[in-house]
Amino acid sequence: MKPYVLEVHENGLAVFTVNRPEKRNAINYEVMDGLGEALKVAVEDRIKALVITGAGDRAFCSGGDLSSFHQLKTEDEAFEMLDRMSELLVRLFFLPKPTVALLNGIAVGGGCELASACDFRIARKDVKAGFIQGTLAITTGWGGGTFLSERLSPANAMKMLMEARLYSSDELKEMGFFQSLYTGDPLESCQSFLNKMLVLEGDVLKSYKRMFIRKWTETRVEERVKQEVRNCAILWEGEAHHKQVDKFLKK
Ligand SMILES: CC[C@H](C(=O)O)C(=O)SCCNC(=O)CCNC(=O)[C@H](O)C(C)(C)COP(=O)(O)OP(=O)(O)OC[C@H]1O[C@@H](n2cnc3c(N)ncnc32)[C@H](O)[C@@H]1OP(=O)(O)O
Repeated sequence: MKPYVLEVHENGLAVFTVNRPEKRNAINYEVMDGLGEALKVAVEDRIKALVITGAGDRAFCSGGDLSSFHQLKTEDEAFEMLDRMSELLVRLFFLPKPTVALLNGIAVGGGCELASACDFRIARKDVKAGFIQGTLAITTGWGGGTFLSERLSPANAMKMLMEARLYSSDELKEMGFFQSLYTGDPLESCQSFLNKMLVLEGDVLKSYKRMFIRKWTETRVEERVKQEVRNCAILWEGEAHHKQVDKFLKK
């Protein structure tokens, strides 16, 4: 089974699905390669918006694949992986057209970082999400902390990062992390969320997105992400992190 699926719909919607439901859609290097391919397609004129989602109904994404990445021990080994994914998420963040994270299930850790790289987050009504990196004695390492600080108020962004816990969909909607909650078919719900935008000319949407891209360029988002990746890599090397990961893998 391919670890990701990319579909391009006639209405200009590109949908990238992390396809590892048996691992709660954990992200490994193959999924990273797929995201890179999706981003190349997403810049084509025929694409009006990019949707990121997960396979199945249990998880949107459970973050980095601990069974692959727990072998990374040193700061430099960690930095290489973290930097590779953060560069993909920076490309997603700066994509000059609307992007949507369609949360079909739980999002934890890097899964929340992936969701934060998108302009909008729409979630099934019962979905929980949380930046649980802190419970693994690390911080966000794919740029998600920086992206989050551009999505929420500073207080709510800091709260989500520092509490490192799961929140309910109602809490997440109230904090402004989720823009819309759905109960029916995920893609239909996503389509109806986007419909009001997609009837406009693509150039209008691009022009509005470029307004935000200008702000994020002026506030040096890319540089802040690099620093975030380095900070995470430093903590990654610590004994406390490796102990927590081993605990999960031995459960
Ligand atoms: C910079 C990003 C950063 C990094 O890259 O390290 C992170 O993303 S840190 C956060 C890493 N992610 C986690 O710590 C989440 C770990 N997973 C869970 O807490 C749970 O699986 C949960 C809440 C996502 C879902 O719980 P549920 O009870 O529904 O499922 P199971 O726990 O029974 O898991 C089913 C199956 O999937 C495997 N699995 C789940 N998450 C991961 C993961 N992140 N990496 C690797 N494998 C994962 C789990 O081991 C089970 O496999 P099985 O072979 O069936 O035992």
